[in-house]
Amino acid sequence: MTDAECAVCQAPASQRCAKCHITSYCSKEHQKQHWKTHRGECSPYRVCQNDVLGRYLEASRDILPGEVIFRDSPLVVGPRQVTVPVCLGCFTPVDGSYSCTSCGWPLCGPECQMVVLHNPECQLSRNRPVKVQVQKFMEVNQMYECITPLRCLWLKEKAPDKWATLMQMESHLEQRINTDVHEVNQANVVNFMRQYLRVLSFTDEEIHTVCGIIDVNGFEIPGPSIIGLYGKACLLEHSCIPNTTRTFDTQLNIIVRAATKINKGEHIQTSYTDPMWGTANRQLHVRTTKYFKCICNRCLDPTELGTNLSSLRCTKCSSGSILPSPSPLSPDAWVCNGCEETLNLDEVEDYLKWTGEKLIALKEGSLQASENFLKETSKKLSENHYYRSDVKLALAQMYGRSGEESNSNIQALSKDLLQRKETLCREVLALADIFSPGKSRLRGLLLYELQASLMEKYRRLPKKMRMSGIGKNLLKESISALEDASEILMYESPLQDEYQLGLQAEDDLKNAKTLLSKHR
Ligand SMILES: C[S@@+](CC[C@H](N)C(=O)[O-])C[C@H]1O[C@@H](n2cnc3c(N)ncnc32)[C@H](O)[C@@H]1O
Repeated sequence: MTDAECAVCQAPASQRCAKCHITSYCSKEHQKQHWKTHRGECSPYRVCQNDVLGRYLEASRDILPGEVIFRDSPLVVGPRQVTVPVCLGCFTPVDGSYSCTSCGWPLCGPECQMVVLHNPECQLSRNRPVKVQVQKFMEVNQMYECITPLRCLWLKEKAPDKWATLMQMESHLEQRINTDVHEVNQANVVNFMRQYLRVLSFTDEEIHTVCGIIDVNGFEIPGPSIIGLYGKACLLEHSCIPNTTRTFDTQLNIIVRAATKINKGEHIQTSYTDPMWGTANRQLHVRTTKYFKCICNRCLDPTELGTNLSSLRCTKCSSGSILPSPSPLSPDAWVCNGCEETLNLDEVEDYLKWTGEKLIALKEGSLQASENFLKETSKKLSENHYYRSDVKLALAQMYGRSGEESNSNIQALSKDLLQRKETLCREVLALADIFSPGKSRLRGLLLYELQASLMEKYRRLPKKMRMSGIGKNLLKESISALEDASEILMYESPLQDEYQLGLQAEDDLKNAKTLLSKHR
C-alpha cells in the first residue's frame, strides 16, 4: 500500500480494515481505538477482483433487505447518446427558442446557462468561428452524441482525480474496434468534435475510450434522457436475478440498496437488463453492449428456473413446452420436452418477431386489444412467456385506473374484472418473486395493485362478512402488501410517480390498519 493515511493520526498507513478494505490505519492499536467510530460507517462491501468479472463488490458482512449499501455522487452526467435536443442544464426537451449566449447550444432559458453542468461543452465549443447551430428539434439529433463524451474528457484537465477514476473503468475498447458502434462514434463523435466543434486536444483513442466507458458503465437515470457515471456503482456486476435495487435522488446521486438479504461473502449484483426479459434478449444485450457472456444458472436453464418465461407451447402434444436446445447459449433448434417435436430457429424467430410487432402495435391503454393479444398468443406462447407477462403487467396496472367509465376507478369494475385484476397481479408477482425478488420496484408496483383489488373485494363484502375470517384475511393480506409497497415505492425520488404512489400506499396502510383494529 502506498499513500494511504491512518484514519486516527494521518500517518502513512499500511493496514486496512479487514471488513471494508477501505479505511486505513498505521497500527493495530489505532484500528482498535477507531472501531467505535468506524463501526457505524464501515461500509458493508469490499472491492474484489477476478479474471472473469474484473473488479466486483462482495458483502463484507450480512446486509439486510432494504439496507442502503452505498450512495454515490455522479462523476459525469449528460444526455443519453440517442436523444432529441434537450437543455444542457436541466435535460428538458428544447425547441430552439433560447440558446446559450456564449456557445450557441440550445438551453431552456438564461438560468440554465449558469448551471456548471453545461461548462464543458460550452467552453470546448468556443473554438468555432461561429456559434453552434442546432436546427432539428422534435426528433433524435446526432449532434448530442458528443455531449457526454465531452463532459468526460473535460475531467482530464479540470478534475484529474475524477479522470483517474474514470480511466479505471472498463471500456472494452479492443472489442469495439471494427464494429458498427465504433464506426458510428468515429463519424458522430470523433469527426464531429474535430470538424464541427474544432476540439483538437484529445486523441481518437481517448475519445473512443470514453465512448466505451459510457456504454459499458453508464446508468440510465429515470426521467428525461440522462445518463450518469458513478465511481462506486460502476463496480456492480451483472446478475439475471439481482440482489440489489437502485434509485436516484433529486441531485442525481445513485442509492444502491439490498433487495434481498445478502450474506457476508456473497457478490453484490445489479441487473444490466430488465430481469423480466427472456434469456435470448438478456444475452443479446449484455453481449453487444457490455461485451460478456452471462453464464448464470438462469441463462443455462432453458426453462428459466421452471417458469418457461421464453418457451413456446407445443401445438402437437399440447402438454409440452418447446425450448431452446441444447442450451440457450447456442439455440440451433427448439425441441418439445414432451413429444420431441422440433422447430428450427427461423420458425421460432419469425413467430416471435410477428408477435413482438403485434405487441408494439397494441394501443396504449386499450384493455380489449391487450386481452385479445393474450387470447391469440395463448396457443403458441407459454402462459408465462415474457411477451404475455409484459401485457399482463400493463393490464394489472390499467384495470380500475383509466379509460371508459366502467374502468375509470376500481369501484366501477365489474366483479369479474376485479377478479381478473387480482389474478393478473398474482401471476406476474409470482415471476417477479423469482426474477426481481425482494424490495424491487416491480414488486412494489404489483403489490400496490394487488392490495387495491383485495381492499375493494373487502369493501364489497356484506357488512357481516367483513367482520368474519374472510374479511380479516383480506385486510391482513392487504396490509402486508401495503407495508412492502410503501417502503419500496418511497425509495424513489419524490419527482417520480412511484414515490407519489408510495405516499398513497402509506395512507392506505393507515386506513387498512384502522379497519383491522375494529376486528379486535
Ligand atoms: C460496469 S462494469 C463492472 C466493473 C468492471 N468489472 C471493472 O472492473 O471495472 C461491466 C463489465 O464487468 C464485467 N462483468 C460484469 N458482470 C459480469 C458477469 N456477470 N459476467 C462476466 N463479466 C461481467 C464485464 O466485463 C462488463 O463489461
